[in-house]
Amino acid sequence: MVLELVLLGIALLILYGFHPITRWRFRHIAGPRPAWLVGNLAEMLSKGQVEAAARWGQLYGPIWCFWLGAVPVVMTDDPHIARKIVVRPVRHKIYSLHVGDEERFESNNIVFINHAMWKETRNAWQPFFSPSAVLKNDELMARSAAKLVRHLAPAAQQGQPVDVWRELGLMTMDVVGTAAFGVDFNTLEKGKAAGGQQQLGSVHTPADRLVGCVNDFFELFGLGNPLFALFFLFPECERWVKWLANAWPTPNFKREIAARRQLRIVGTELVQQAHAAMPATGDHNDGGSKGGSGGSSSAAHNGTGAASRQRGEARPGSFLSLVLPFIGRPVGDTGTRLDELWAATQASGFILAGYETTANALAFTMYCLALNPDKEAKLLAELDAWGPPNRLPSAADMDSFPYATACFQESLRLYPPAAAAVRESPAGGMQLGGLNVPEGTALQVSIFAMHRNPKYWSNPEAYIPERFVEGSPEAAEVTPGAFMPFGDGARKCIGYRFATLEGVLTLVTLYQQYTFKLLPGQQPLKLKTSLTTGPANGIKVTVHPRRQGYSTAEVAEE
Ligand code: HEM
Repeated sequence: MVLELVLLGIALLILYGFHPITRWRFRHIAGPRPAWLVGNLAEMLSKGQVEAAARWGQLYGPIWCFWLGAVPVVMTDDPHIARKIVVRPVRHKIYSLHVGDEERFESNNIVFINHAMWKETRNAWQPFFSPSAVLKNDELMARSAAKLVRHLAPAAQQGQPVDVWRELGLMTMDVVGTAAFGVDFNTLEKGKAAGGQQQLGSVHTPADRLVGCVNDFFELFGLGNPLFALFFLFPECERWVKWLANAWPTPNFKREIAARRQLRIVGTELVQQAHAAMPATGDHNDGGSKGGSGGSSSAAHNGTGAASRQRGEARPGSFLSLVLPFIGRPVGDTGTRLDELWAATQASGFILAGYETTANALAFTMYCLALNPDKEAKLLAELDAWGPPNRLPSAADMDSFPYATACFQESLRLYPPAAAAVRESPAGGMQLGGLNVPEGTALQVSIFAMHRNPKYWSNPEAYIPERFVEGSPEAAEVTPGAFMPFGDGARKCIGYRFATLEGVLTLVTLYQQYTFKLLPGQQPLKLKTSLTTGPANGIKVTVHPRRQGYSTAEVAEE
């Protein structure tokens, strides 16, 4: 009897692994042949997620279906189909192994929210990201870049190689952490000490502790638990998979849980402090809503900052100061209200969304410039024509940097740090490219494949910033809608202006002082995709001062 049961179990598992019913429903959509049980996971893991998507685009495009285990994903690299996907549905499916407070903390994150709370949350983010409010962060950004110039000085003097991706990560963390919480992060000053698990629970500033857990989060995301793959292999058993993962956590998952818990605890502490110190009038909104001048000197750096910090208030103009007034507001007619945990998730979410994405984008730009000395020379000429090397750029100077902006955009094309935009097909399903896609299907736009498709880009593998220089012959050839590094539609990246401003001001500040040469052996660049797509082994360069004397590094010391 036992033998029969075992044999029956094996037979059922074998049958299940072919997913006959689901595969039948998607048989009309072309795509790579799925293997038993694991679908196309093996190819994605061996070739790399973005590389596999680009290959499938070439073979089966413009729309195809691949299988994450038992889960069908309909993907496209076509700008028209992509627009239909990103503009209409706002939902996407999220898998999470977390339970309890950590789960609630995570599910409140704007990137993951699907329900009624998304709209209210997006409204709360909006004031900080209006065109005029974003510009007010220019001084924070340029000063952080100048700190990076100073940080790189010893390596430049001694000819020591550096991993510029890591260094840029310290800088972008400085920017987003400070902008989000209104607390000085000073990650560049603290350098390596900032990262890693040793920070957790020890006596450090809240910012140090946040940096420690964000680093752990990025290191462990996706690797934290091999059980994660079970979500895709057995999607019907979501509850059991969660239970298993938490009952027997792997060492990495334990670290990930600890990192997330710290993120929640420290984030909530900072929010509670700031909320308690918030004046009843709610005039914290001033920093964002006054906006408009478009000049430099952000409120986040004015004299009132130090005083308000001592009182535990959120610094005027910081993201947190604009989000706090939303606490207590009702969420539609759901009966729930936004609370302090929600606010803590948003401020931490700001760091998670804006830290690695921007660091990757900048590191990729420097990689591309190092490989293209003629483009680098054009960039240097633009900077030298603009002003003396000790001048810090501000938002008001952005019009003087069309080529620097184009260099940043062209690397976003070749190496988009967020390689896909993700949605779910709405109730009743939808028609895509003439095909019927059933309700609830995971939809993805492969930004990476679209950006490298020869149908839309001539010489797609080449780094040609001129494609983004207005009025150039190369720009005339660009297919409208084929460039979407920040996604599109209602859920388009809210931080795209912030990231572009930071990217350009950083490039200007760095290349005023230095050029960078790649250490050998880094071509072709190996990519790694988890939460974002970045260089798998960092980007190793030597740093070469362009001149003696003047330096924005001195500005950073002021
Ligand atoms: C170069 C840097 C960045 C890139 C390439 C990038 C890219 C993206 C992409 C592709 C999406 C998904 C859009 C979609 O599904 O249509 C996204 C969403 C988002 N990004 Fe960014 N991002 C960057 C920087 C930032 C920064 C600096 C912030 C904020 C500080 C930010 C905040 C967000 C948020 C909050 C969302 C979710 C929006 C929502 O679901 O409503 N991003 N980003």
